[in-house]
Amino acid sequence: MQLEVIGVGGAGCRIADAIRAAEPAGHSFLTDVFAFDTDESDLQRVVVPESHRHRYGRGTGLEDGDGLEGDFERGFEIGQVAADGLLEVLDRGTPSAADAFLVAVGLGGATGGGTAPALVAALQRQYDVPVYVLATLPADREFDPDADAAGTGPHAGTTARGDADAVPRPNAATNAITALDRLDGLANAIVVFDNEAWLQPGETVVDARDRCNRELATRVGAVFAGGGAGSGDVTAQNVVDAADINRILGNESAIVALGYGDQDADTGGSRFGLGLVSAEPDVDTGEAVSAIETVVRKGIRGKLTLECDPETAERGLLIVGGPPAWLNRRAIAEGRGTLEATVGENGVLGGDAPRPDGEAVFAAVVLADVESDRVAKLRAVAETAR
Ligand SMILES: Nc1nc2c(ncn2[C@@H]2O[C@H](COP(=O)(O)OP(=O)(O)OP(=O)(O)O)[C@@H](O)[C@H]2O)c(=O)[nH]1
Repeated sequence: MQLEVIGVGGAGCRIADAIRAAEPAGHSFLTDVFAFDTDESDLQRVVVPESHRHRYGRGTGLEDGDGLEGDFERGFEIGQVAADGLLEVLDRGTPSAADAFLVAVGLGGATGGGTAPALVAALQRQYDVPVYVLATLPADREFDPDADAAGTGPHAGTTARGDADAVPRPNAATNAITALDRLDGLANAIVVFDNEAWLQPGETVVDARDRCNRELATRVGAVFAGGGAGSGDVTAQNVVDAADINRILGNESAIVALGYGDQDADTGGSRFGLGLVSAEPDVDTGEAVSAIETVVRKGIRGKLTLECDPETAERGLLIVGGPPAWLNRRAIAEGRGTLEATVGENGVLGGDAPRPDGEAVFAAVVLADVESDRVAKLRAVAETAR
């Protein structure tokens, strides 16, 4: 499928960059990638080409160098004023070619989370394709001085590298929950990445963000590049298309977690003695079956972008990809059976994604409409703060 990614705010723009960088060679799935921010200096650090970067918020009392200081309502108002103008910026690309939009934001601040509701609503009015949101949740150590056991939380004064970006965000939980509530009913679905679960003890978001963004981008690429638009002669037996993804993600602002597992695949270079790469490496069936079992298990039971019990998901999608000779049909069907046993038979779709140049077998898993203790915890923190 063809996806248009719009990053908004600091996190959103960095994540958009990472998704662009992770686009698999020969499997383009991105129409355009845009980066929007109220902060010019952040925007200048983005890699997205200048034509696709845009600073907004001028004329709303936000002068050069001003920040929103975590004021969500201010960000929300600026978003409402700016949304139509942001849609005009999208016309620099080919938004009509997109099968869906993905608005990427980090929740916890004022810009991305504040702007997303108005931007998503404007996209929904203007285009007849799904608008998904990709949202990070803030880590406890950003708003709770006692949260990081290793004692390098923002209030401890020992944030790694002393980076100015690693400032405490006391409103982060409230801002994140307010943003989620305002996106409810607007976004087709909200794919969530919980920073709390992906930070190591003692790390700040600034320390961890490049790693986290790469991990997230790999998952987004594996799901949305799916099996379609491949290069060469190898096409998927079971292509996951835009309609399949929409069926799984739904239209009701469901919370979505992504899972992923991969394992190196010996693509035959050395196996054939002279270092010649064979077009059809001789893969042992047992090895291929075992690799697929392993990656499917990791995809469902391993670390998810949002910790949750996979059994709570209403719908699920499994894409198994890798070098074609490794894509054992029976093992892929069994993998799908495993997901069906977890999520329930009716809500599961599956497909394969041959990657002739790939060096790993992978499974990408979508768990849609999950119940999340993490969101409930942030909600409780937000309610206490009100
Ligand atoms: N995964 C990830 N999370 C990030 C990154 N940068 C920031 N965050 C998270 O996103 C939240 C919001 O940060 P930003 O995106 O910088 O904030 P903003 O939307 O630009 O809003 P303001 O800075 O308040 O104007 C933070 O509280 C972090 O939890 C990033 O690069 N990757």
